[in-house]
Amino acid sequence: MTLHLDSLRVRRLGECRYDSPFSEMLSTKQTSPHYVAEGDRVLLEDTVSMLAEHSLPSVQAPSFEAAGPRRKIYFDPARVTAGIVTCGGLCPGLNNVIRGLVQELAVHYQVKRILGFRNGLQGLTAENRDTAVELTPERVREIHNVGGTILGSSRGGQDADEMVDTLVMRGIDIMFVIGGDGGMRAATFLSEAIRARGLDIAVIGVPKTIDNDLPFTDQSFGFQSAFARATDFISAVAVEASASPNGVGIVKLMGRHSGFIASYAALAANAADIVLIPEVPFALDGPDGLLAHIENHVRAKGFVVIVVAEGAGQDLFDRHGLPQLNGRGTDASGNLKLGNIGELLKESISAHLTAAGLAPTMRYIDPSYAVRSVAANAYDSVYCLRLAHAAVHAAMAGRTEAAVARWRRRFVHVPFSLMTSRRNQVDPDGDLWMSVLETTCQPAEFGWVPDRERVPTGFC
Ligand SMILES: Nc1ncnc2c1ncn2[C@@H]1O[C@H](COP(=O)(O)OP(=O)(O)OP(=O)(O)O)[C@@H](O)[C@H]1O
Ligand SMILES: O=P(O)(O)OC[C@H]1O[C@](O)(CO)[C@@H](O)[C@@H]1O
Ligand SMILES: [Mg+2]
Repeated sequence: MTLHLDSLRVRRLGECRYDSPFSEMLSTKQTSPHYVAEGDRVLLEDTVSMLAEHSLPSVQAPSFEAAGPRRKIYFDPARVTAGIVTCGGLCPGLNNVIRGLVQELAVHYQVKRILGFRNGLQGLTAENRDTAVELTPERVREIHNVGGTILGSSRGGQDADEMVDTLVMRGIDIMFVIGGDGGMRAATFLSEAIRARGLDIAVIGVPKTIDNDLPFTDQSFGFQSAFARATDFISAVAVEASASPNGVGIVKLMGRHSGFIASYAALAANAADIVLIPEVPFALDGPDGLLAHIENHVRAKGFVVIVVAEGAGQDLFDRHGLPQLNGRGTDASGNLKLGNIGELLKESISAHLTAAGLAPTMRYIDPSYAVRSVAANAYDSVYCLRLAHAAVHAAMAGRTEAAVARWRRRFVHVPFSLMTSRRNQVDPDGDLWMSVLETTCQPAEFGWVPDRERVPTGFC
């Protein structure tokens, strides 16, 4: 996926004429390893070979606009009303982002009115637009200590024009959308309707999801807190399985299409013998299949610990006509409903080991929402606060149709068109998966899988 400089540029509402409250502080700042000066940019690529592929001078190489305060801003802060909405699945840090946005807007930019729309994008419909709540530094003072989102969240489609009507009726000049891939698509949808009506409303996204399935960001906020919590369940099941004859410990973790939580939690717990993720198909049967490997492992070690992402092995349901343990169809946002791979593994492994004369002791944990409902840990708390600051600076400077993200440790602006262009997935040929294979000592593939779809490599 070759990207060009123009596809990384961010739309601006217009010329910045107002002095920023940061103008004096910024007046002497130069680019350094720890700061990107206004007007400088952050390279997309970070290896000599990747950069050389463009055979372009660095100023023409694809690069992101750096995030951060500007000397001049587009909006007059005294006349700005800002809106905030959180959408999609819960994620540690949502309240931290809300708190950071409110504090930066109210304290540093002296923005007088900030509205929180309730329960995701449905809070922008005609039916719910009057349920928006006023947000102040006092109201959000302590919310970062609790998981979830004080605004509520939801899934499900909304009419773009109806949402824009709400923004107009509530006098919103800047809209912050905190959401995942769906939320970023919704923000794009909203921006297109705003642009079609020639309105001067900035839309800035803060990418969110525990799955870490968003591209062009090092990691999505909340991901570290989520996989840290998931680690506890892997350790618990390892204790149980290792203390039982022919113990089989299985933990099913969230991760609809991307196996980052399973991979990182398994590496952190350092107790898994097998990790299964959506990106690497596997066969159950056959001499090199998963079941044969588990049998050999139990015979040799006495127990086995398996970490499986909920989106792994979905082809098994389709390919082998296996029962759809919790059916198909989609959720309200159009996300595919998954077959329950945890239950399928539990039943298949139990039957196989019993037939092999190894009466198993099964220990199965599906922590599901326990992983994403925790408060943000210290790392994510800082990350969320800094993303919020970047989002406010971007919006006040009239940037729109872009998300804030951290790319190779620098905070940058990523156009929605890129943020929604692809899914971030574990690259089976990448160094993260190599670490998983080195840690578990599992084979690179379990059995022969027909037409294995390779995860698109290139930019996440
Ligand atoms: N293609 C789209 N166009 C417009 N709106 C969308 C689109 N996809 C999703 N949305 C809306 O965005 C909101 C959030 O989407 P979704 O429920 O998929 O969660 P998400 O933002 O992807 O977060 P997560 O992946 O963490 O659950 C929903 O209200 C949904 O209707
Ligand atoms: O919140 P719901 O609708 O139960 O969806 C759960 C999904 O949301 C996520 O937490 C984030 O997309 C996924 O990991 C999980 O599959
Ligand atoms: Mg999503």
